Amino acid sequence: MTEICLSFENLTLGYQGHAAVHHLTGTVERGSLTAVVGANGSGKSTLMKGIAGILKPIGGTCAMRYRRLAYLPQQSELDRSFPARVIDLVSLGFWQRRGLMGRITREDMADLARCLEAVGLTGFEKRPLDSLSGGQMQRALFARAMLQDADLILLDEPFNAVDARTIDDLLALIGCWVAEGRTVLCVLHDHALVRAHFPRTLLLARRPVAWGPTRDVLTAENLSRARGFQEAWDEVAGWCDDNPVSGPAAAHGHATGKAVANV
Ligand SMILES: Nc1ncnc2c1ncn2[C@@H]1O[C@H](COP(=O)(O)OP(=O)(O)OP(=O)(O)O)[C@@H](O)[C@H]1O
Repeated sequence: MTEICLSFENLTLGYQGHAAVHHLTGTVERGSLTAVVGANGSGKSTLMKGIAGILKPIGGTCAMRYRRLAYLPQQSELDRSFPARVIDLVSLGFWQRRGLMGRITREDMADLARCLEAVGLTGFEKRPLDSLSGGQMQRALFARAMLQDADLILLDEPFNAVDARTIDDLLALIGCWVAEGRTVLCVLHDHALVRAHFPRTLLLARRPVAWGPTRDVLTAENLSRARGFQEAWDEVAGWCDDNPVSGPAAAHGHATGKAVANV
C-alpha cells in the first residue's frame, strides 16, 4: 500500500494578502521523486517555503506525515559572507538530532565525514564558505541534508550555476535518497533534465496546471496553458475565494475570471 508523505488541501500561500500559490489540493507519496516546474514567479519557491513551514497558509492546509524535513533554499538566498567553515555549515544537520546545545559524539563526527565523502568534499572541512565555488557550496548543502537524515527533502533549484559533473553526482545522491524511501521535491527549470530523471512533475502557474507522471505533465498543451495563466496573472489581485476544483491536481479560475482547468 502506498503511504502518503505530504497532503495539500485547498492550500493557498502568499504575501501581504496576495496569493502566490492558489488552492493546491493533492498528495505526495512517500519515496517519490517530484519536480516542481513553472515560469519565474509561478510560485515554486513559495510552495517550498510553505511546506517547510516558513510561510503560513493564507488558506487551506499542508500536512506532513513524517517528522524530519531538510530544506535547501536557492543559493541566492544564502549569505555566504558569514564567517563559517564547511564543517560548521554541515554540522547544522545535527540540529534536529542533538538540539542547539547537544554534544556531538565521535559517532556523529564519523557520520559527518561519511557525508562529506559522499558529496566529494573530504578535505574541505575547514574551508571558509565564501571560498567555495557554486558547485562546492551545493555539495556542502547536500551533505548537510544527508546528515539531517530527513524523510522529506526540499531542493530549490539545486543545479543553478552547477557544472554537468556536479549535476550528475547530485542526481546520483538524490537517487540514493529515493531508494532509501525518502521523499524528494525539487524545483527545476530544465525540462530535459526533468524528463530524464524525475518520474513525477507538478507544473505551477501560481495555480497547479498539471500534476502527475512527467510524460503526462510536460506536454506542449500543458506548457502553453501554464504560459497563458502566468501571463494573465494580475499582480495586485488579492487571493480569490471561488471554489477550487478538487483532485490530485486541481486548477481553477481566479478573480480575473479566466478559464477553469481540471487536470
Ligand atoms: N517576500 C515576498 N514578498 C512579496 N512577494 C513575494 C515574496 N517572495 C515572492 N513574492 C512574489 O510571489 C510570487 C511567486 O514567487 P516565487 O519566488 O515563489 O516564484 P518562483 O516560481 O520560485 O520564481 P523563480 O523561478 O523566479 O525563482 C512572485 O510574484 C513574487 O514576486
